[in-house]
Parts: sequence; structure tokens; C-alpha cells
Amino acid sequence: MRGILITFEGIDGSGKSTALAGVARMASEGELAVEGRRFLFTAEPTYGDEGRLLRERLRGPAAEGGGAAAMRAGQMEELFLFMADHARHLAETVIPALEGGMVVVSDRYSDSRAAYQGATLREVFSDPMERVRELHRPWSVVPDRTILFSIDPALAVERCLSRGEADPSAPKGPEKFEREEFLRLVAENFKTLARLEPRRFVVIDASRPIAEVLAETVEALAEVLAEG
Ligand SMILES: Nc1ncnc2c1ncn2[C@@H]1O[C@H](COP(=O)(O)OP(=O)(O)OP(=O)(O)O)[C@@H](O)[C@H]1O
Ligand SMILES: Cc1cn([C@H]2C[C@H](O)[C@@H](COP(=O)(O)O)O2)c(=O)[nH]c1=O
Repeated sequence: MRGILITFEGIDGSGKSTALAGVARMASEGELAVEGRRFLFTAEPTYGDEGRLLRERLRGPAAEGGGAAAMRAGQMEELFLFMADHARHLAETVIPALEGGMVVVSDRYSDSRAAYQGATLREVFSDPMERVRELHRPWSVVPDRTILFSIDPALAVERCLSRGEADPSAPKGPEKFEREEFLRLVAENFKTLARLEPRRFVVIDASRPIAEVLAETVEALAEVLAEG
């Protein structure tokens, strides 16, 4: 039995992780049972060496100062760190699980690279999203379905900022990419990706209450699992 790869994508604060936690809870309680299938929930950045390094770099606002050339070099370094994290994620986690017939659900995956680094590298390449996609094509695994949590960036930033109120262990202050004007570019990139592959993407209106978002996520999952 071949495995199934499902990815959750969206801008910071869109509610992906909340939906994934809801799905994981339902799976652990047997509410998403599919004959003979086990679930694996995972994420990028990972909690491996590259992922931890990335999370450290992303903590706090974007650095200011430094020349344009140094900034471009830093953005390329970031792209390759995310790529290295993805390569390890594939080799050590995703591919073995798929080979074992599991349903793998990842909170972010290669489309985050296309959308985010497609935005950071807009002054380095003429078609940065395509350059990033091209780099993945020969070796990465394309998801069977990608659920895009679509939300207005202003509301997403509001949610990011209120994270700490509900969870005292959450990081204080915005992370590097949690700025409305930057997230507008990323949201546009995600929209373009969904338009390019309409059969792979399911777009969910993530501005609605958590229960509604979760119900629609489960519906989309049930559909791909039934095809499976
Ligand atoms: N549908 C919703 N309505 C209201 N608040 C929500 C909803 N979904 C998530 N939240 C809240 O918004 C905040 C961000 O949600 P979450 O961490 O799930 O987003 P995310 O997309 O995973 O963000 P990031 O990519 O930055 O990790 C959390 O405090 C969460 O409780
Ligand atoms: C995988 C990936 C992630 N990012 C960015 C998106 C977020 O701002 C952070 C961390 O992700 P989280 O979901 O908030 O934990 O990393 C990116 O720019 N490129 C990527 O490939």
C-alpha cells in the first residue's frame, strides 16, 4: 500500500498548526480511522539540526542595516538552510513513512519555500518562485494534497501577536516574517501556487472560527484518504 502525503500551508498565523493539532487529536481518538492506515504528523522547519538553527534565526524581527549584497547572501543562505532541512526531513522521516504506507501530514513543506523565499528573493531572481520550485523538482516528493489556509494578512498578524496571551510559553513579539506587508507578498505567492496546481490544492477560508476550519480540513482529508 502506498503512503499518502498531505501538507498544510499558509502564512504565519493562518491557523495551520491549530488545525493540525485538531486533526492529530481526532486521529489519536480513532475518529479518522482508515483501514490499515497509521498517521504521522510532522513539520518544517523540523526539530533536527537545520530546523533548530532556522527557528533560532527566525526568532525576533528582521535584522536592519548591512548592504544589499550582504542581505542577498543572507537570503540565499536561508534558502539553502530550508532546503537542507527539507532534504533531511524527506530522507529520515517522510520517505520512510510513505514507504511504510502511512498517512503523512506535514505542517509546512516545499510550498512554504516557494512562497516565502519566493518573496525574500524577489530582488535576486526574475522569477524566484519558479527558481525555488525548479530546485525541488528532481528529488523532492510532491504532496498528494495541499490544504492552503487562506486568510487576510492583517488578521493573521493580529493572531500572531495575541499568541502569547493564550500561551505564556509562546515567543514574545513578532518573528522575522510576521509583518503584514511581507505576508501580503507571501499570501499572493501561495495564491499563485494554488492556481498553478488546482487539483493538488484545496483552499480553505481560515478566517472563520476554529471549529469550522477544522471541519472543512477533515472533509478535505477524508476526500484524499478515500481516493488513497
Ligand atoms: N480559526 C481561528 N480563529 C481564531 N483564532 C485562531 C484560529 N486558528 C488559530 N487561531 C489562533 O491564532 C494563533 C495562531 O494560530 P496557529 O499557531 O495555529 O497559526 P499557524 O498558521 O500555525 O502560524 P505559524 O505558521 O506562524 O506557526 C493561535 O493563538 C491560535 O490559537
Ligand atoms: C518551511 C519554511 C518556513 N518558512 C518560514 C515560515 C515561518 O515564518 C517560519 C517558521 O514556520 P512556523 O510554521 O511559524 O513554525 O519559517 C520559510 O520561510 N520557508 C520555509 O521553507
